[in-house]
Amino acid sequence: MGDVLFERLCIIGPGLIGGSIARMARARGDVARHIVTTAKSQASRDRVRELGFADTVAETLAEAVQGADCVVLCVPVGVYAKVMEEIGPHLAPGCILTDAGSTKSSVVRDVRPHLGPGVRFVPAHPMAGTEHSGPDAGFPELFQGRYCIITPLEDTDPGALGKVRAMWERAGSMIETMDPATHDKVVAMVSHLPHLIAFTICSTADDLAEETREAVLKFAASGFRDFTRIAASDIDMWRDIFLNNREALLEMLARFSEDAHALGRAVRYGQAEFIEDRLARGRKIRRGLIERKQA
Ligand SMILES: NC(=O)C1=CN([C@@H]2O[C@H](COP(=O)(O)OP(=O)(O)OC[C@H]3O[C@@H](n4cnc5c(N)ncnc54)[C@H](O)[C@@H]3O)[C@@H](O)[C@H]2O)C=CC1
Ligand SMILES: O=C(O)C(=O)Cc1ccc(O)cc1
Repeated sequence: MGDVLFERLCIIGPGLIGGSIARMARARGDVARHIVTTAKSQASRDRVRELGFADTVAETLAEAVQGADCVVLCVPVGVYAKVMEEIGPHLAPGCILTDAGSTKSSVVRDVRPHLGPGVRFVPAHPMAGTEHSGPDAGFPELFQGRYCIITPLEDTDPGALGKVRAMWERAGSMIETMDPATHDKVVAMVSHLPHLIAFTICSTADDLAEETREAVLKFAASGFRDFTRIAASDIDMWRDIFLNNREALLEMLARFSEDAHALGRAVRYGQAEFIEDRLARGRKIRRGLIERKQA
């Protein structure tokens, strides 16, 4: 076992991601000596106490971050500014502040103004998750074999970056670094647009007349079902992601809409070759994911 990375690791928001980090740290023993957390609702705090994946469940944000040498924000990206306003004054100089948020430009925008002297900020995003949320949803292996994207800033402290990197490596992740704007474009394509499409296809099906809707549910195994898994994801989290990655998401949506119309046009005019080319590209991408063990 390597050196223990943190004396007191504070996880703000012990849901799917925060709860998985805590469980992973617990299971390994070399990430933190003490794990402290806090959640917004009394019910969640009580549930975390029952589940027992943290050493301390604090009643308030200020109390949770007190004396922590690493704080990980695992809350919806829409509440970062509010949470930072509350914890900012209580972060100790030297403390590492990192996060798991799905957008990065908005996170930098909302966190930076609240950083006190000596607080070392390292924005990060584990590219791993499920459609489930809350304290019961997490598990220690969630990040194994998955990428974690870190988006260091010009002034990010190399020592802090190294520790955050080590935490994700111990969680079993592969690390990539990029700037926040590039991150936001990449995830708009691979994560945010697919979720937007999944939510939309479910609404479209739901808008159908009563009789047809019944048939959709009955015969869902024909393709629709795979969309419903991601469409079951948390509403607060995805509303916040869409609103906080607006430009990149709208750009990818525009490109997608154009391409979808082009395929529709090929269907209308019987352009078999165009259709075959699109289908072949889909198969190629799927094979690539399987080869990279990301399928
Ligand atoms: N769910 C997923 O698959 C992934 C989520 N993320 C990101 O990780 C973060 C957490 O997501 P999940 O763990 O899935 O969510 P979750 O819903 O399972 O947990 C969210 C946690 O945030 C707390 N919270 C919510 N509003 C709060 C507020 N106003 N003040 C204080 N605490 C508050 C809740 O008590 C809960 O513990 C989000 O930023 C999300 O975008 C990143 C990668 C994957
Ligand atoms: O469940 C799925 O398929 C996901 O896409 C999980 C996910 C959700 C949000 C992220 O920022 C990263 C990963």
